[in-house]
Amino acid sequence: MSDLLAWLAALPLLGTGLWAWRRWHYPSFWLLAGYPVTALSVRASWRRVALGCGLTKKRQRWWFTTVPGAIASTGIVRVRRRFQRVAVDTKPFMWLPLPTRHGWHVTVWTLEGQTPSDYADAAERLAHSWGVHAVRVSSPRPGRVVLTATMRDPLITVDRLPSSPDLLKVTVGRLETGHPWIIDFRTVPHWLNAGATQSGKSNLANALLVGLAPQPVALVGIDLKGGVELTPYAPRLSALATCRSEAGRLLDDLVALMTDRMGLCRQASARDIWQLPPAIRPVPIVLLVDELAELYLMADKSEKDQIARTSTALLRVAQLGRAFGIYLFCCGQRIGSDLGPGVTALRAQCSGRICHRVNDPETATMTLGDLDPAALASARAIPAETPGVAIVAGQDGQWYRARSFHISEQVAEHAAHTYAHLTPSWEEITAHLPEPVTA
Ligand SMILES: Nc1ncnc2c1ncn2[C@@H]1O[C@H](COP(=O)(O)OP(=O)(O)OP(=O)(O)O)[C@@H](O)[C@H]1O
Repeated sequence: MSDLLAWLAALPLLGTGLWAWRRWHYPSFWLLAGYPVTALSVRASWRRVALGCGLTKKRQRWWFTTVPGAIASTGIVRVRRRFQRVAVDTKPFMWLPLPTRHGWHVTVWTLEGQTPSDYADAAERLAHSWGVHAVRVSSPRPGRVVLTATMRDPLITVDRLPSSPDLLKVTVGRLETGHPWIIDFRTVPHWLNAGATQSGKSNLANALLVGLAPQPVALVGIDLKGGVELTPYAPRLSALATCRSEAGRLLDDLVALMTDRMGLCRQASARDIWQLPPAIRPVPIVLLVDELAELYLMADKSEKDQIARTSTALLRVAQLGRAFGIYLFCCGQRIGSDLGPGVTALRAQCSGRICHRVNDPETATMTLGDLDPAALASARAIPAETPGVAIVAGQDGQWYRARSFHISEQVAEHAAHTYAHLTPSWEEITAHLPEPVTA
């Protein structure tokens, strides 16, 4: 009796200890206490969960019973003989769940006739059945799907921006998997960054600027919000266009630079500037475009030619820029086909896609359209309370939920001033062009 009382007295202590452990060092708590219990309960509940989520298949089995009216998994089966063929719900075979930083993942062998999309369709039901934040489905090879569960949303808070030592590669945030969210211009040269107002587009551009500012790159900007977004970063910008005519001149310069770099590469028998000897390699250029739609909006017919010129120049930069070290990062609230064929053609050249919370389904479709339809649904479900959360097309062809590090304008402005001495002047960059034009 006294033993029982001692145990009862120890229970609150144990509970408090576990609570404190979970609070102060969640990774070790999860690995040593949370994960083993979760793995066992996931394995134990798999038959019920698979049945409830419609992932089982009926199979004929010989069923042995000594009791008439025995219970098979499908319900009550009246049994007249001891052996009988009955239809039994078969669950897909599941390996042991393995821990990840924010949850667990498990490989499941699909049943005949099943495809990964059957599991993707059931992902939300699986998440609710297991009481986890989300379940994502991937398929490493035919016949296998990997279910990745995140216990709680890892994007509620994301830590600080790490430094980005690799050229043209910036860690701008964190993916829902816990991995860094990296924008690497040398792998994916051109990006579309879409989102409604206050969704976190500028914050992401700030993170990019802070990451690129210490690197030997030229940053140039087109800010058709009259320059209000990018002017504070002017010390680290080699050129800034704040109206459409300036944008036109800047894009003409970029096209001329591209042609010049083409000649340089041809002479050196190089396929791109990265094959040139470092001594003659021209500086890479990243063009930030804020409010892309403004480049395409026409108030009256007199602007038609100017828009056509700008749009063609931007498209040429997108088509040929990668090899000649010119990269694009285009932000916009609306990237719809109603803006004209120029936007649709530009979109096709931008393989980097980021979709923050959007108001109109068309922008989500334009930004993520050729990805999984589940990505569209996920983009439209981003709540307004979590600015900076976006759907990102990864370099592995998958899509992820991600959140950028919070970078205020002040931090980005500070970085622009700190690294102002690294800014190559536009005159210097364009000096050897036939007719240098300053933006
Ligand atoms: N990753 C983030 N974490 C926390 N807060 C964020 C994050 N991203 C953005 N915010 C906050 O959300 C608000 C809106 O962000 P931001 O200005 O980047 O949106 P936007 O899409 O550029 O809006 P607009 O189109 O109106 O300029 C800001 O107050 C910003 O501080």
